[in-house]
Amino acid sequence: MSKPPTEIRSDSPSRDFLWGAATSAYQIEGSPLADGAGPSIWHRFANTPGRVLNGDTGDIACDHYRRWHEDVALMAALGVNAYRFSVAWARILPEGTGRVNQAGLDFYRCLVDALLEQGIEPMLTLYHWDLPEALDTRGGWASDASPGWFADYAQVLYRALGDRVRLWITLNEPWVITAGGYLYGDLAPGHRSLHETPIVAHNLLRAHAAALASGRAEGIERIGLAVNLEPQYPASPSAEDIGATAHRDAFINRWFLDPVFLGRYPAEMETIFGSAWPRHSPSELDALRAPPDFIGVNYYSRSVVRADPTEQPVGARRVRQDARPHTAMDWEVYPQGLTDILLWIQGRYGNPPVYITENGAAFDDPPPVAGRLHDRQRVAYLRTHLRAASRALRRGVDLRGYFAWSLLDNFEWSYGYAKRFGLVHVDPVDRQRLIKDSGRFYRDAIRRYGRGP
Ligand SMILES: CO[C@H](O)c1c[n+]2c([nH]1)[C@H](O)[C@@H](O)[C@H](O)[C@H]2CO
Repeated sequence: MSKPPTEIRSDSPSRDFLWGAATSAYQIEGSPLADGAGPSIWHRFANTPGRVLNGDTGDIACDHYRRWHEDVALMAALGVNAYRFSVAWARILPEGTGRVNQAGLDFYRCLVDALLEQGIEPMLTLYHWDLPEALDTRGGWASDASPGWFADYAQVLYRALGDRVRLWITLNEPWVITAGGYLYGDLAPGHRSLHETPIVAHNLLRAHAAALASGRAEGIERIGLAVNLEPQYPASPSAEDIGATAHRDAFINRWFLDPVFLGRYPAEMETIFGSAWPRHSPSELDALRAPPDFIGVNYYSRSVVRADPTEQPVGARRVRQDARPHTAMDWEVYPQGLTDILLWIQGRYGNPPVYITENGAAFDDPPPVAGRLHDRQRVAYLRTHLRAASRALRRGVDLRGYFAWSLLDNFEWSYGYAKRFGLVHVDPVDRQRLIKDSGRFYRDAIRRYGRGP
């Protein structure tokens, strides 16, 4: 068995460092229309021919909706003390607003109670990309009404689970929601509109602020925002590459964090979007200032950036680092980027509390043999990234926890089931679970370094 991460600081910041695993509703639950649930945009998108590799859908996924008690037992076996999951909005409000589906609330309440019985802290993500289809029909995130829809939905959950759930996240990766769903079109709802994109981003920021205010009114004290962060490094010291790197850094890393923490958009956004960038009044910008109680950092890789006018709208492209290892997603394995991005947050936003809410890798795992699955590359990825997190901790980053992505091999959006990130293997036929070597490594790391990596 591989060695766990490096030695732990003697003065780890807190006994309640969270060692978790993360998932999302549409990727693992299956049964998307069970017990009164309404369809989501991902139910429609995945069942639209040509949208998802191999025609895969989340109709069954990991069958977690029916096997959730088994998965809680798996988490206990792994020794995690936290679990990040998302709620399917359309299970709670089948039409997106109005009528509450009690069976949907009951499902998540049973899950949360089972987690708490095992001493596992639930971290609930309100929105992980699966907007109710009924709201997309009314304009979706491009609608000016969308922040109100989201705040009302959040309030239903705060009131139903606020006495049990202490850690909340409003949105998972507003950048991916915006760029994937409205600019590049590879994610639901599959739009490709330069003009719609900044409007959606602005509404997501308004929605985050509205859900934060709604949570405060309900006495919820720890509400975060999860963002995908990808440190950008210039391919050369040329002015063109340095400028292109700054633009890509604004586009990916600062577009959403600057408004919530600083009450302003990065200056580069107007250059990137040109005439498609809306005019925002000072009061509209100030209304976006809604600093979360913690930042959820989803880190996977970095980018080395070269100027490229043909790559619009940013005018920059990622340069593949052929000499370095890459995952099955063709993402460079670069642990130092995690340290760098955590230190960047510390310096730019005043050292806010941070959880690494996603970190992991897809590899073409070998098949299980004799009840074992030797995913050596994933073990190495976890070990080097836990060390990278430890380096940030030792430099004073207020890191409160680490959530591996993902608990289970699951539905990887437009890649379907072709890309596997799990600590636990899920058989594609009978969905039997098998803890991989990476799950065993993670369990050993938690046992040995429970107070922090
Ligand atoms: C560019 O990577 C993003 O940060 C990112 C990677 N991932 C994510 N966001 C999503 O939050 C998950 O639902 C994905 O399953 C996961 C793996 O692809």
